[in-house]
Amino acid sequence: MTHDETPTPAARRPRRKGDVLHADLCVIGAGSAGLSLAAGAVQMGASVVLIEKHRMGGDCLNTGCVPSKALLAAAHAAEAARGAARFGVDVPAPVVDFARVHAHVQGVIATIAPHDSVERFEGLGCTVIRAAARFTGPREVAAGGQRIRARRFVVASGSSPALPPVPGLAETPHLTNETIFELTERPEHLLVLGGGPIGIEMAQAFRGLGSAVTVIQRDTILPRDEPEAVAILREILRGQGITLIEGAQVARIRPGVQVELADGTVIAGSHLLVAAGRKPNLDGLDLALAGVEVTPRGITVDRRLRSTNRRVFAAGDVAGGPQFTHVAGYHAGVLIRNILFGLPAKVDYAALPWVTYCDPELAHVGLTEAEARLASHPVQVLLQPLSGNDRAVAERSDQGLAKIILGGGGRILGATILAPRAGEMIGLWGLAIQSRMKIGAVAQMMAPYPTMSEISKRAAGAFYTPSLFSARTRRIVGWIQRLLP
Ligand SMILES: Cc1cc2nc3c(=O)[nH]c(=O)nc-3n(C[C@H](O)[C@H](O)[C@H](O)COP(=O)(O)OP(=O)(O)OC[C@H]3O[C@@H](n4cnc5c(N)ncnc54)[C@H](O)[C@@H]3O)c2cc1C
Ligand SMILES: NC(=O)c1ccc[n+]([C@@H]2O[C@H](COP(=O)([O-])OP(=O)(O)OC[C@H]3O[C@@H](n4cnc5c(N)ncnc54)[C@H](O)[C@@H]3O)[C@@H](O)[C@H]2O)c1
Repeated sequence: MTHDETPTPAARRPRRKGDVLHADLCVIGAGSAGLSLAAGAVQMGASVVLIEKHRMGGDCLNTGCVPSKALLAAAHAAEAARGAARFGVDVPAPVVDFARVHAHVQGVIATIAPHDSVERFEGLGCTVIRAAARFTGPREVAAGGQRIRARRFVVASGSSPALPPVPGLAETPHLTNETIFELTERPEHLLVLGGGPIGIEMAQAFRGLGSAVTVIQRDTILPRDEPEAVAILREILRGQGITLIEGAQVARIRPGVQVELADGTVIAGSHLLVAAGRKPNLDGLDLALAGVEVTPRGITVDRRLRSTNRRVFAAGDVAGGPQFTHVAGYHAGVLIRNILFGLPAKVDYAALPWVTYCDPELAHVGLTEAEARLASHPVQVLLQPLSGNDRAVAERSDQGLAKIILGGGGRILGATILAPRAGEMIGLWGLAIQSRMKIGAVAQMMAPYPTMSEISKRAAGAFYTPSLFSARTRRIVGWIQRLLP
């Protein structure tokens, strides 16, 4: 993740009094949330101590967003070569050199790493401590032999892969997002336990790179997304040769990487990836000593991200809400207003976007249809298939859709787009929701032709189709035409 930067000629540094370091702000964890907050706070004049026990950059840089998107890029390149014949272009079957793919992924991490480095944050004016932090009381943290007292503390300690309570799993060698990007040899047959965003992205990545892949999912894949979009994506994934087992009850994991289902079916593979959800990183922080309450989801916070100790806040995955890097960055902004300026800023997820970066991408913002109905909104749904989009047809990538959720009076509540690079198109709908726009604004927008983003305008236009092409409109146009000279 990159962080905005202005030169800081005279940053206020934490001061040492005796054996205690005093600062305005102490941030625990140098991942997406902690780094965004520390960079912003120090450049706005706060003295900041930043504590990281493992790798600067946290999950996103080292074991999450960055390596997963780099791996997907390699897989998409191989898939593009395989699919070139549909344009009349014959290329030999791609040969995947997995060791070089691994080097590419690590190279991408290394390119971005300086942005998140100790040197950069010390240069900005933070005091960076490389050690595990723990609370020793309501107003003090200890790390690496240092005692730190700060006006405010922010816990941004992230999350880790959760191991579901499946017999035999803990004893069987398995991969998680913390180890899968270290593979230098391609798995022959990857079994993926969990069909959420990690499971589906990794399934497509490894399938594209030539592995056999089986996804074993408890309910339906990507259960948080719109079912119409998931239905199309499901067929695309199957068409690429990925085996999807949904509604699976895993009974046990047997040695030799075998997954046994409750109905007795045994699925054998060469490697097992566990992508079955996350648990908050709370161990060792001694939060109880600070009077900070937690649940299995994370630190208990109010909408200002304040914990049960008014001086201690939480940000990012550990705050128990949505777990995305852009949410971590958003939390940093909310905390800057609360902590630096004393403003009562609150989180609002009404325009929260997320994207699953398979090909085609599945992008969503705001409410799903089910969520809108649950919230008792008067719901209207607009559906537009990608097959009606000229650019998608020209590129032979026309499997997808736009689904728009409207409330009363055409107010935009949510949007889903399944299309190549849909993640680049969803921002329009996020802005519309945030600005409380009505559907007419998008319908009237001029969209360049031929772009896939025209699907948004077409979907919005569908709102007016029934009244625009009605018998009433035809009658009115008839009268006007008779009256006109
Ligand atoms: C495979 C994968 C792919 C993902 N892809 C995307 C994506 O495409 N887009 C997206 O938006 N999100 C994605 N995510 C989610 C995203 O990575 C997380 O939401 C984000 O990294 C959370 O940031 P964070 O700062 O809360 O935690 P982290 O990045 O995990 O950082 C927490 C840091 O705190 C440190 N720490 C923990 N305890 C202590 C302690 N006691 N003392 C000192 N330091 C401590 C940890 O070492 C760590 O460095 C992905 C996640 C995974 C696993
Ligand atoms: N593109 C992105 O933005 C992106 C990509 C990857 C991860 N992430 C973030 O990381 C988080 C974690 O991702 P995830 O995919 O691990 O978690 P998840 O909770 O979203 O999905 C895990 C899935 O595993 C299933 N599962 C759990 N136990 C199981 C079992 N015993 N057998 C079969 N299935 C089981 C669950 O039903 C669930 O649907 C996401 O929620 C997301 O916030 C984001």
